[in-house]
Amino acid sequence: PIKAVAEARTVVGKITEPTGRTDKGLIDTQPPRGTRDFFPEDMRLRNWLFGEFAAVSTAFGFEQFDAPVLESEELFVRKAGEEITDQLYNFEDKGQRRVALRPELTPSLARLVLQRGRTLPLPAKWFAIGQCWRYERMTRGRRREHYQWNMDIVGVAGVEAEAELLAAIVTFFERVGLSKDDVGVKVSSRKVLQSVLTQYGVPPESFARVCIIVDKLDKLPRDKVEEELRVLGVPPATIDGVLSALSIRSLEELSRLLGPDSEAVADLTRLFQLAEGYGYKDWLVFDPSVVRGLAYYTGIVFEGFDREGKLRAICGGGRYDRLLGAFGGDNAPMAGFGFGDAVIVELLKEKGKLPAPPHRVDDVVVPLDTALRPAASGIASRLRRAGRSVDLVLENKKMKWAFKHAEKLNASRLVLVGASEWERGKVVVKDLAKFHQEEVPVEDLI
Ligand SMILES: CC(=O)Nc1cnc2ccccc2c1
Repeated sequence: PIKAVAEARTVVGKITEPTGRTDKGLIDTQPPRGTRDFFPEDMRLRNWLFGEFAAVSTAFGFEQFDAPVLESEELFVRKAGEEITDQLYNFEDKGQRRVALRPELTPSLARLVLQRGRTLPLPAKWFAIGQCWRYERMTRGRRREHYQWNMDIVGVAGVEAEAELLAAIVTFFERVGLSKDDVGVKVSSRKVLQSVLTQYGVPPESFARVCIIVDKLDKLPRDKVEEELRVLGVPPATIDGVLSALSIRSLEELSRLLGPDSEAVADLTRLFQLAEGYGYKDWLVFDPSVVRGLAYYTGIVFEGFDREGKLRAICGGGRYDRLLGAFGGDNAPMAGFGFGDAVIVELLKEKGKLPAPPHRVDDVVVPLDTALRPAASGIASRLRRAGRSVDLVLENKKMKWAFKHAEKLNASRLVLVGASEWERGKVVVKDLAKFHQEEVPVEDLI
């Protein structure tokens, strides 16, 4: 209701003045279009989610990195018609520099790897959790920012890297209470499309653009996709060949289409074999229609999905062995994934598995009269030094109020600093879980 009132107020007090204030002089209290505020209750959920991300990355021995949200625009300028670069949140700064709010984390990772060059011990296993931006005409009312968890492995050419990344994704799903009946991961390789396009004589230069268009198959009607491919110069016969390859649903069938010595078949066969070893093979679905919408993928690609098919991709990733070269550096094999903070929350909500972490403290400390406030502050410091979270009541309150306050804070204990006990070097400790109290000598208090 509070939020509704706040929103109502901004609606009622429509921002009419050029000063951006309502007619009552109140500033617009809503966040900028397409962005979110995180009130404490939202922040507790976000901290829980990011804590799960970080716990998985740590369990896999990855190191955390970060980079500025603001990057040079050139990091993201690619000519493959991707949505993510079409919607770049870019601008010219006051130094006439072309800059952009990062739409993804991978190019920044590549920049840091290039910055370290040969001094970077390989393989490098890095993770990040960072805010990413896009600029959409508000016609679509979609969000303009989200937080993304990324895990990347630099320096491993074999699909062992992708198998490890998929294991991390499955580990996350299990940790948050999702099973292979709730979600799965579609897996394919861009080498499938590459082989088919080569068979039909499509030049390699068009490859990335074809992938970006084919990726739209689950968002656009088929004739629109065919139209975009035709515009790109892909003849109808080729389109039919591509689309029939994407409808394959088994590696046996794929092997028949691409031949026994196809790299795509070898990679995928090996990947499923490794998945068996990890024990998550049943979470995987081979699906050659998965190409992902980022131009730089070169091999295995994958995306997490909800088995009910109600939501957009939960996460996505793959191999991208040529990104460092695209930035003018020496190539190194790279593979990674991005995992956004929006779809997973929608899914957990739907499954009734979204936690609602409560605000709580260990102790509430109350001086029972103002003369004892310095003593109470000392008690609070002592408890805090011992690692307890303490809410020190800062105004002069009666016992009854303190009790209710401690209950609201889900406190474990209420520590009362009263004159008679204090004279004997003691405080009263009420255990709020077990409904008993005792007088405790200050030196024994933790
Ligand atoms: C569901 C959702 O919030 N998606 C979202 C929101 N903001 C973004 C910003 C940049 C790139 C991708 C983005 C994706």
